[in-house]
Amino acid sequence: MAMHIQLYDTTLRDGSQGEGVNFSVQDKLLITKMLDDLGFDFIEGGFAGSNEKDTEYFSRVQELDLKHAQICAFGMTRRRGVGPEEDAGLQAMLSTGTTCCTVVGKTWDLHVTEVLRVDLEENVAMIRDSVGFLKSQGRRVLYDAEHFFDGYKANPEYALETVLAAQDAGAEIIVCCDTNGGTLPDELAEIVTNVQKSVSIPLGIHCHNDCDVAVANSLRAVDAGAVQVQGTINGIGERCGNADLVSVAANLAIKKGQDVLQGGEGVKHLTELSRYVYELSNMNFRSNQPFVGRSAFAHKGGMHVHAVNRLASSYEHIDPELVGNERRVLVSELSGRSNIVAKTTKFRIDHDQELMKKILDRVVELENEGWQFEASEASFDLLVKKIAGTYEPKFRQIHYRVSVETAGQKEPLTEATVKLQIDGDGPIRHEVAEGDGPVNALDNALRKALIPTYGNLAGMHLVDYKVRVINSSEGTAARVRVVIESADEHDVWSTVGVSENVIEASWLALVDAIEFKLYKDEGEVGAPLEEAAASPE
Ligand SMILES: CC(=O)SCCNC(=O)CCNC(=O)[C@H](O)C(C)(C)COP(=O)(O)OP(=O)(O)OC[C@H]1O[C@@H](n2cnc3c(N)ncnc32)[C@H](O)[C@@H]1OP(=O)(O)O
Ligand SMILES: CC(=O)C(=O)O
Repeated sequence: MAMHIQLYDTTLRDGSQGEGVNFSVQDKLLITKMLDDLGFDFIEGGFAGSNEKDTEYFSRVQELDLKHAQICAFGMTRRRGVGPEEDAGLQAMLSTGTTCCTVVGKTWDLHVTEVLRVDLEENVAMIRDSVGFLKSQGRRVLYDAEHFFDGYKANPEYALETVLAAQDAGAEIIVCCDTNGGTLPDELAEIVTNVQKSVSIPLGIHCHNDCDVAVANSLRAVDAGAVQVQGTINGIGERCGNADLVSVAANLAIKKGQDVLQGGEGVKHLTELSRYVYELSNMNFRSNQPFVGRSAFAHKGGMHVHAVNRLASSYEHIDPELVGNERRVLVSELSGRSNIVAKTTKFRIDHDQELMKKILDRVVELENEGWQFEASEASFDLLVKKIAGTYEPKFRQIHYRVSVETAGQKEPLTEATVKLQIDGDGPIRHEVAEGDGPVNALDNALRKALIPTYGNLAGMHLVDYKVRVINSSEGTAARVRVVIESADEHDVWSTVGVSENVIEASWLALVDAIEFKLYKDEGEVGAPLEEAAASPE
């Protein structure tokens, strides 16, 4: 029968010790809610008494109607020479009002004598007193044995003495922490197996990722008998981070058939959870993150796409939907016809070999000139329309001009003029607009000229602008590639432009962005071949 493995999330405490991570109270509450919805067993909300934000969190989290998770207040053993009743840290843990308290204590004799600078007996007393005191106040106590593996390697008798003190004082679990993240899987599994022989309460595991094996270590500890895994979403945390609970949960549920996150129900939402936490922690998504990254099931090589089209499992270790992710096929110079077929299934076009080859040849040719379609799918869609003959320009450029003037102003003044003809033979519009920079000015002028005809462009805006110098084929001058991300209330799309001139590259990407929006709103992206006017690229 599947064994229930408890997932203990410390994103809000250990995760927030990661460089650059700074959650607001509201962020913490939102993450708590989502973790609870997915079925996490424990959520460590913060370090009790450390700062006002954590104090406010512990007060406001009580207002949440949590269905599943226990909130834990984290803190350390009492200070040396102070009774537990007088210890500010233990009092702060009590005043959070949480049912569960997680106490961290020292295991490694080196830390006791050199960092805390107390004698070995006093440290054991600090552990016993702290756990016992919280227990006597009616709290469930989880004990985090800091530096457990380093301590055990240095002095196994003393390490065991410390955790047995916690056990005897009433802790419900001993969590073995690889605090410095320096232990490798075989050694870690062996130690967990040995320690179990001496401890009568369950063991948990808390790994850091300094050797890039925190997830592997957590899985090995479970194999060796640990019943709780502590970690953070996306592995955020101090130094190289903690075990990524996203991968831990997916591996335990899908690969090892263990019962996590409400019988695996929560596992289907791991991608959503991962991106939500990235968003709130203001960090960039890790595209190649296992299971949930945007590239985790992205196929680029032509031979792979050919195989995946026949049998998805030929190049996928699991069905991406099991973790709420999706399969993606990328188009690039490494594509074969299979990539193009897969990418154009949404188009109501004839997928004959000749057309597929024509599209592929053009992609390879353009990528050789510095274009890149794998991250600019809207430009690829327009390219397909052009080659399939279903494209009719929404406007025609007569000319554009951009000027930047500095004389007499604090900030340079940027102005763009565009002259366009709407549709094939529609009115001519000549407009001028200012902007924060050349691209913004061009965008403003384009909108001014186009919105009288295409009112829906008012609902579109630019989200991101990236430019990079590229190495195109030998012998040509340096080129720049501009990728523009645009959005409206429903979608986000990316377009690309390449030129020796950054303004022209931006113009090309802007024009694609606008045309894609217009085609999209008309439901025309991918119009059938037979309905299209023949207008070759
Ligand atoms: C492995 C981990 O992740 S443990 C968690 C680490 N996280 C944090 O430290 C974040 C939150 N920390 C804080 O807000 C502050 O450090 C506080 C409030 C806990 C303590 O602040 P301060 O009192 O100013 O002490 P400071 O941080 O400089 O030093 C830590 C003190 O705790 C003592 N200490 C460290 N670990 C323990 C322990 N397990 N039990 C008892 N005392 C401990 C140290 O000896 C030191 O006291 P000393 O200066 O008297 O020797
Ligand atoms: C408790 C903890 O965060 C650690 O030892 O790494």
